[in-house]
Amino acid sequence: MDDQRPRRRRRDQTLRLLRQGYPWAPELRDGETAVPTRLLGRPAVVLGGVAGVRRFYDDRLRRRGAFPPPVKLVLFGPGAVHGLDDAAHHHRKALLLDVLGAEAVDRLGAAADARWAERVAGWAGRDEVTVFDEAVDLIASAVLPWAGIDVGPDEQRRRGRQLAAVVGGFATAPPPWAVAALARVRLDRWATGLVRRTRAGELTPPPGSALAVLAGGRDGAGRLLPARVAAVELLNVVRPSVAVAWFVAFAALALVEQPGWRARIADGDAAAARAFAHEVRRCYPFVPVLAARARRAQDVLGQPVRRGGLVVLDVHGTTHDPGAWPDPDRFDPARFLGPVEEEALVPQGGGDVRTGHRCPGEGVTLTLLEVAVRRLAAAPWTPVPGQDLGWSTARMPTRPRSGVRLRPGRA
Ligand code: HEM
Repeated sequence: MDDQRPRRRRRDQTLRLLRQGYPWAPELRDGETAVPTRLLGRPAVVLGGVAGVRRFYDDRLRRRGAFPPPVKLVLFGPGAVHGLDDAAHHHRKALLLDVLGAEAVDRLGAAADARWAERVAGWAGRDEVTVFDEAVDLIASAVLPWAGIDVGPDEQRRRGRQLAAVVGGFATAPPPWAVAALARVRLDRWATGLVRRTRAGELTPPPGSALAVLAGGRDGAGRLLPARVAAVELLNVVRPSVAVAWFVAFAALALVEQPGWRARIADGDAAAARAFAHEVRRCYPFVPVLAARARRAQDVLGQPVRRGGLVVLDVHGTTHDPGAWPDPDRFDPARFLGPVEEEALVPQGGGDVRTGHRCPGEGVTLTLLEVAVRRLAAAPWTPVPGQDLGWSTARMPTRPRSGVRLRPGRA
């Protein structure tokens, strides 16, 4: 390590994180498990690797007050499960897990598969298609009815694009940030209306659907959740489902770059399709870091942290940790044809999904991604020449700039 590094680490890193994006935490850690630094003007510790993941998901840390306002208010929404702790968290999380059981995930996968089949058939008469845009519209058209939200195709498209605007703009500078914030306001109003109308008996979503379960959702004391909070959680199911379009765009890029895997998946190799989906989630960046706060003063893997001090998990660095993932920047689905270091596979968080904050949507994500990969691999297309397939490591979340443009009809 160079002599200047400890001094550089001690400087406030907020601007560097915003400017550098995904490489920030791995560069700061330089392979170490726990490093002290400063963020948002205060001391912080950045953790990574399997030991870092274990410590981050330990009960000595809490989530209340951990997220900066753009994340809390624009992405997750006020009062969301992401910022709850202890009994309040367990209770809310159980509601969400009720909606996301294996049978429900299979139903969503089947609906998305049928939409891809129709969509790909419709490409025949078109000069070109952009995979990212197709995926946003398609996922919205599958996920909204599945969630019990009965609206026509135009509204599905409009809501899908609003949901995508929130995901794409929440962590940026204006103007995308303003577009995201405005979309958030509109979505909150809409979803709160859906919850209120369900409670009033004007809407009758299917039992077990997200709208039915969350509109009837109660807190630990048996009180109905405020309509706005139930609406926030409804959006916390449909918004990240639309966010899978970011991974679908990367999957299309990987299919362009890996014709061997494309052929294998097109031939019906189910294990290859699953492994490909896993590797897309591991290899391509989405969530850069996660944040928590110390419940009381404590030692975090050798670093002293004050009560309320910030502890950050380097998600991107952990999914690219050479100890767990040899040649980590290489896209290689074959890693997932054998056993992997599960604890280092944290694109959607780590620890226990029921008791901790791990994402309850991993089944939905993998299923939506796998369905898309299978349909895209089997469809006849060539990439449009000359497009910009690069992506920025500073933009969060990022994706191929062109959205991946394909010319249908030629294999
Ligand atoms: C692009 C795909 C997705 C990514 C990258 C992603 C990533 C994450 C991450 C990193 C967390 C935080 C884990 C933590 O705080 O420890 C999280 C939490 C969460 N995700 Fe996802 N997710 C995705 C898709 C989904 C889907 C499809 C759903 C629902 C259908 C979903 C619902 C949630 C919820 C409700 C939480 C909060 C859990 C809690 O605080 O206990 N996510 N996600």
